[in-house]
Amino acid sequence: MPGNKYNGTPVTPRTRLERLLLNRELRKFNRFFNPSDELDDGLKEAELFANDSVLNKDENCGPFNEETFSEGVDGSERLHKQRLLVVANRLPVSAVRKGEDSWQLEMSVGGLVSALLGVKEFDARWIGWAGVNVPDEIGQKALTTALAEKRCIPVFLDEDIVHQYYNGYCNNMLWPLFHYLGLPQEDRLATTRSFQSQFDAYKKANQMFADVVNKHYKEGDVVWCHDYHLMFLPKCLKEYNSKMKVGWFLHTPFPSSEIHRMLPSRSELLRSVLAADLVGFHTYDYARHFVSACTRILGLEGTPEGVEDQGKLTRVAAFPIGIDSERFIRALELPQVQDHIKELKERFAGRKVMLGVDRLDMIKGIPQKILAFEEFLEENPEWRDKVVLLQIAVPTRTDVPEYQKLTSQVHEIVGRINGRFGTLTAVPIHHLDRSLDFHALCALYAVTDVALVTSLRDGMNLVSYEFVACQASKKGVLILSEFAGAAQSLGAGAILVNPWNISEVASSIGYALNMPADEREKRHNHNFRHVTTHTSQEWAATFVRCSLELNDTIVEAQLRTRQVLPLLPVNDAVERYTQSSNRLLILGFNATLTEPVHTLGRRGSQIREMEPRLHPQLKEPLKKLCKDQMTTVVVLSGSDRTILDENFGEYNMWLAAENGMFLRRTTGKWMTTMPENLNMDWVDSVKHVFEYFTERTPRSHFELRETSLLWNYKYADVEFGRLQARDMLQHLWTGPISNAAVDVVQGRRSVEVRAVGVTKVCAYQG
Ligand SMILES: O=P(O)(O)OC[C@H]1O[C@H](O[C@H]2O[C@H](CO)[C@@H](O)[C@H](O)[C@H]2O)[C@H](O)[C@@H](O)[C@@H]1O
Ligand SMILES: O=c1ccn([C@@H]2O[C@H](COP(=O)(O)OP(=O)(O)O)[C@@H](O)[C@H]2O)c(=O)[nH]1
Repeated sequence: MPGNKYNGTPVTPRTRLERLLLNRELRKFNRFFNPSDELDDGLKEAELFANDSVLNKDENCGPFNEETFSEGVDGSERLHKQRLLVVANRLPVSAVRKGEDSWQLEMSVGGLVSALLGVKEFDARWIGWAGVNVPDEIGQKALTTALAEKRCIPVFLDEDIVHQYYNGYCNNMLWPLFHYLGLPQEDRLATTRSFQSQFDAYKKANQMFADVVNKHYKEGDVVWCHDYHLMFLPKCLKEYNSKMKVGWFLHTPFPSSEIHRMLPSRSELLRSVLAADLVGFHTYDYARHFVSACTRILGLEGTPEGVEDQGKLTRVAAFPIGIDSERFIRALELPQVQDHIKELKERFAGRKVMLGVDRLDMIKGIPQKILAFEEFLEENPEWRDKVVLLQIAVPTRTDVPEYQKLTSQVHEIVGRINGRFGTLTAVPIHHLDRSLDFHALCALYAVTDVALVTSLRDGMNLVSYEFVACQASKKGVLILSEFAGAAQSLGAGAILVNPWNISEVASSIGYALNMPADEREKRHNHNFRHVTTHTSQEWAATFVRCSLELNDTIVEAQLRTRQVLPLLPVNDAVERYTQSSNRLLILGFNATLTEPVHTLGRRGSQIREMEPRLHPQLKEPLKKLCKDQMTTVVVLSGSDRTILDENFGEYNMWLAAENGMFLRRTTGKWMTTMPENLNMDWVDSVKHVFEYFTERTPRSHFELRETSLLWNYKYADVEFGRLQARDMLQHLWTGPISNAAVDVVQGRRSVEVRAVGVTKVCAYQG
């Protein structure tokens, strides 16, 4: 059974460090949050803290909320609501087996779950893994029934798949890579070796999700796939039904294409995601990285709307997530939360409270945070007994070795610092290896003076939003990593820090603790406004509405205005071809009969290798065509005579080089159709410009033809190539060709300068 988290119960056994920290104050603190702890000396206190992580009808929140998920007596409630299938690796509940056919469901709260809790606008069902291995049929049936009441549908993954797909490919490979941590340090080779079997398991698991979705799908449903666990899902779903409306949203960062290209499965993953109609990210930067990976790795066209592949447009946009802020604000009024608050205030009277709430994950920068706090204490001895750092570190993915290592590392650092700065009555850091229930968490947020979020990378980070939502009265300060997605939205109110710079974080702690009330208020108000207006409801509604609005007519119209050539109506063409006894076939060469361009291809940068070459698979069919007495084949190309000679010399056909300025039957000699007075005085100066840009644009080249010059950057970095092309055009217009009789044609990945009248249109007309 894979490591679990956020389920309200301690997951790891008591550690050496915790034993060391058993001074009086810590005991009290632990007891506060962990009523069932063996250290507890009375039940009374425990009773104060009803644990809402076990599903409870009275807890009016999330998927379990009557309004959102229950059918209603006659189902009428939901008649007008859009059906939505949310598909995520993890269900919002984890299941704990209580008997052969009985299950207890516990809320599995993570960022994704929290965000979707408040989504009430849709008739939603959630499809995912219940976090438990259920090998037997009785158990599976009983769990399916129990989950159905919560409008959840399970995908049963066996232990081996979970190990390879979830622990392996998802959490040991994609997760660190997407967060710029590279592949796991110690066993890079082993990781690389196990890649293929893990990737196979990943695809298999995604197919299993697709099977379940397909079983429950009804026409008109929107299927919303979540996260890096399910990058293969959009493709599987579209293979089932190309009309299915499929959205995919990534909760983590999408890294720079330079990172993504390290993945052996880089292209397959991108192509699978592109099968979706709409692809969403938390921030514009992540969306931009994704589009750029598609252009650089797949050689596709990035547009302001998304990514285009042969006339099919996948929309790509930023949809920053939010929280159900009202739920937090309302919770603060509850008597049990007020009691928590009161008790916490008493416990930490006379000390400023600093708070960290994170899964115990490498990306959260917990060691960096604690070291910064140590430096602050070191440099500010007057604060040592006046401030306390409460760090909630929720165990997560405990089966993955990197996470186990991190746990011991953090314990060691905390132990050292508490040993160094602790007194008989107080320790500076309270570190809890467990999750808190919702009410305890709200109380903690409310009493905090300074929240410290030091993620090394984080898709968004909802903890920072939740803290702000609970601070209406205290107006505490948020110190926030500039590498969290939240920095883009809460940056103006928070103190932004680089978590790798421990001294900067330490001095920010000092700044935050000493901040005057009016500055705190201003900063808080800014963030509070954002958090209360950009909610999870709005996030989900916008994404789903956007998926619904994507209709093919609009996309087609947009593509037409961008002059995307329509695809050949193959059936019609074949029919006419077979009916006719005298056929003329005029074929283009470049991008028609040539091998596809692999932007990151291995073709090297030798000019010779950049020359267009007939696709090997087309050689035989072309030969057959040319032998057919009833068919005349012409290759009409911008390329020069030598290139056409090299590629088509052996076929029986017509060649038209340089846009038709030269013509020959392959059995005969070249003739020219070139106008006599064609002015070519401009060539030298244009050549000079082309040379300049070729030298400065790696893997670009130019072709010097008799009637034109072509600068080609199809093998270069597309974005850089485009920038260079723009620059080049400016150069040309203001310089060498400003008065010349030339046409300048900007191609998809080229710039061509040719004498006026040298066009394929003229060739056709001639
Ligand atoms: O399901 P787990 O493996 O236990 O992990 C919990 C979740 O972690 C990640 O959360 C992300 O989503 C948050 C909401 O969008 C975002 O604020 C945060 O920055 C991300 O780290 C993961 O992406 C989820 O799929 C997991 O369920
Ligand atoms: O003891 C805890 C600690 C955290 N959380 C919740 O876990 C989520 C963490 O989300 P975040 O986006 O900050 O990071 P993630 O863990 O998803 O990477 C937040 O909604 C927290 O309220 C919780 O319910 N109990």
